[in-house]
Amino acid sequence: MGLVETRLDTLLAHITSAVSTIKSEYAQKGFLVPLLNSTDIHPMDLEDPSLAMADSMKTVDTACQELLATVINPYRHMVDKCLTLRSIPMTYCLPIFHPDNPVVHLLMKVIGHRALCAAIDAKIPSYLQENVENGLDVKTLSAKTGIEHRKLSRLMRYLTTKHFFCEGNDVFANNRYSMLLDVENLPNHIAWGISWCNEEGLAAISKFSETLHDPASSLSYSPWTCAMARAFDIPEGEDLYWMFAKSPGRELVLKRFGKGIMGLSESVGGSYTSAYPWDSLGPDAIMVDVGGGIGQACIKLYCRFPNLRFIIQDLPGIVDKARGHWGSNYPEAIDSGRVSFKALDFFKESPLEATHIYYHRLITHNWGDDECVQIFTNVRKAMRKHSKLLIHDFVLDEGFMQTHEGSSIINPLALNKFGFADDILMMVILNT
Ligand SMILES: C[S@@+](CC[C@H](N)C(=O)[O-])C[C@H]1O[C@@H](n2cnc3c(N)ncnc32)[C@H](O)[C@@H]1O
Repeated sequence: MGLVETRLDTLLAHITSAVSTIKSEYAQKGFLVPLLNSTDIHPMDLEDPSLAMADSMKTVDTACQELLATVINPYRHMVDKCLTLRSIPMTYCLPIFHPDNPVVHLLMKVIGHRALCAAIDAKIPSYLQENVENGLDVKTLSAKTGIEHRKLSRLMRYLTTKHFFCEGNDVFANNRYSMLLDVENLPNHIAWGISWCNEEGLAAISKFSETLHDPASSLSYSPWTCAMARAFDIPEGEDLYWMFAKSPGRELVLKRFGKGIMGLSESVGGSYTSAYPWDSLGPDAIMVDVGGGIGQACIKLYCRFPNLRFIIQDLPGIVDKARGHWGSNYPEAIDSGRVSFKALDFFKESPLEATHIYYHRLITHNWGDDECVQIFTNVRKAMRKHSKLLIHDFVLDEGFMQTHEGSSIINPLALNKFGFADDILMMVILNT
């Protein structure tokens, strides 16, 4: 048997084994794997996956991608990759609910991405939720959205072929994926993340090639020479937030970015509730969520581990938002003292001293090495012997393994493809 044949067998074995793990994880909890056209949020969608489940989802994704790339006619595959929205879920370590499964990997799939955004902008998933059982005929949907019905029908059919929405005779209904894009009613913000990627993200990446070649930017790691700065004429000395804060007519961008980042951050959260022995920390263990945003990462830990207390530290305005968010959704956490908030500029000062855990989720991925050293130097000053530093971020090295012949191949059991996409995204929007 040739090398490729052996590799195909290996990939198939990985897929078979991973799917079997996924089926048994559902079965153990008394469930079947949900149907695509289901519009119920499955109880397991809301949970952090177990490590086995997370690894298996990632394996199916990565191994399927390699399988497709190997067996499909390369011309067809390239067209598909470049022009269409792929329906293969991106499952690195995520609950299926975090709807980046079919979504985050769409960044470069221009037609599909734009088509999906057109549907989100028109609030189609929200309208379809109004008649979740039977869906809506295209003329009714047209009246609600203001999109001409034949164009709308073509848009919806296309998205149906990509497994967003279901269709029968020009009647469209939500499915397991599209219902998660209901921006009107769902707290999850992934739809905003998609829109941000589609609008600002896509505009920025369209300048990527230019920045790599233009002598004014090719050797530079300054944020003001990145593709995002070029696309939006961000003046030197200003940062990404300039686009939101000072540029006229950018309120929508601010909303998209703010909510979108939350949706994307949450989606990479993965199985962190089981990846660390949180309950072994003992009673009243204190965790500082450094750069914790609104404290999203703490929410699941708060609900699951009564032994933990949390201090959310971030820039002053963000910490105020965090306090407001917890005050509205988990007031008892504040009243009982299990959650508190304190402003911090992690470049200029240390987080609170002597706590048990210093947790950093998605804090390092958008800074260069020097800035990361500065952040952790400040954390180190606060740490005591019993303190632990936890970094929850993308690790790229594990995605490859050495063959016996000494070459490097993708390890479908460990590749975090979103990490590699994020690496490029950071270069495009920040030049880090
Ligand atoms: C990608 S977000 C991650 C948020 C959160 N850890 C999560 O996973 O949901 C990065 C966070 O770093 C915070 N941040 C940026 N610069 C900071 C600084 N100088 N001091 C403290 N926090 C900062 C941002 O406000 C933002 O909340």
